[in-house]
Amino acid sequence: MERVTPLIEAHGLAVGHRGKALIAGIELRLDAGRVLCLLGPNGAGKTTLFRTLLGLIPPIAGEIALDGRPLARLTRARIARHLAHVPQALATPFAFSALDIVLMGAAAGLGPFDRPGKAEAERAMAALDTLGIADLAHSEVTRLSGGQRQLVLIARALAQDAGAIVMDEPTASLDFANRIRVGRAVRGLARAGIGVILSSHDPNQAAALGDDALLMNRHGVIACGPVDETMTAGNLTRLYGIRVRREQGSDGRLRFS
Ligand SMILES: Nc1ncnc2c1ncn2[C@@H]1O[C@H](COP(=O)(O)OP(=O)(O)OP(=O)(O)O)[C@@H](O)[C@H]1O
Repeated sequence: MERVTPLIEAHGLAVGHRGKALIAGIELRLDAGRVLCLLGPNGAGKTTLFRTLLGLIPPIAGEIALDGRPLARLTRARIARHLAHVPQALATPFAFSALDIVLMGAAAGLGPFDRPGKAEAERAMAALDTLGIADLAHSEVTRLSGGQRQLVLIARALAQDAGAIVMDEPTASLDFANRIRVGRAVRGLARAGIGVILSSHDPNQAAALGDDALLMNRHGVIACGPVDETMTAGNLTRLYGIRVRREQGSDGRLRFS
């Protein structure tokens, strides 16, 4: 059988800061159209892992490949073609419009002296449209709600046209309705064939959104694989150090308490 090249693949990966491993032995694979949820307590190293996958900090050990190409040999511009990033929140004091922000994603593949043109503007508008916020294109982002800004950031990542998107706690600080909106947007990206890797502090959300889960704490990786197999009560109890119960509703949904 032909082996499909994963969007992201990591073997024997150790991540950390200043040469000191925070967590080692990470085996990770993200395929097109799948959502991989990273779960772990505060300080487990989720953001550190994301920064490593994005090539912002070097791995302490192990190999990372994006679309089969070793990350270490890719330039920033090449990495941006494979992997887009949605940060926790949009940090800009400037009165950019939503379209300006999304254009930054569409222009990520351009050279340093190229200016975004018609193709980039069309891609940016299409991304806003896909996220259902085309009507916000000319609104100043500083005036948008937290949920709207998060959707703008996801549109920016989409406009970058990368095969995979990394999202660091995309629903942190969002209210219930906006969490649902962002969750639907994530599943929509997966349906469109994009691979998404996101971190969450809510196992219920991870089970609802994820196809796969990676459970990690300061002691190491507890499990990685399909949600149903990895998100067991026992594994979550080990992960968080408190007793966790798992129930499966008649709709098949997993719920944790
Ligand atoms: N630039 C840095 N230099 C040194 N240590 C750092 C740096 N950034 C983070 N750390 C440390 O690495 C550890 C893991 O942090 P990280 O932000 O990756 O965890 P996290 O799982 O994303 O946490 P949270 O769920 O709270 O966001 C923490 O102890 C943190 O203090």
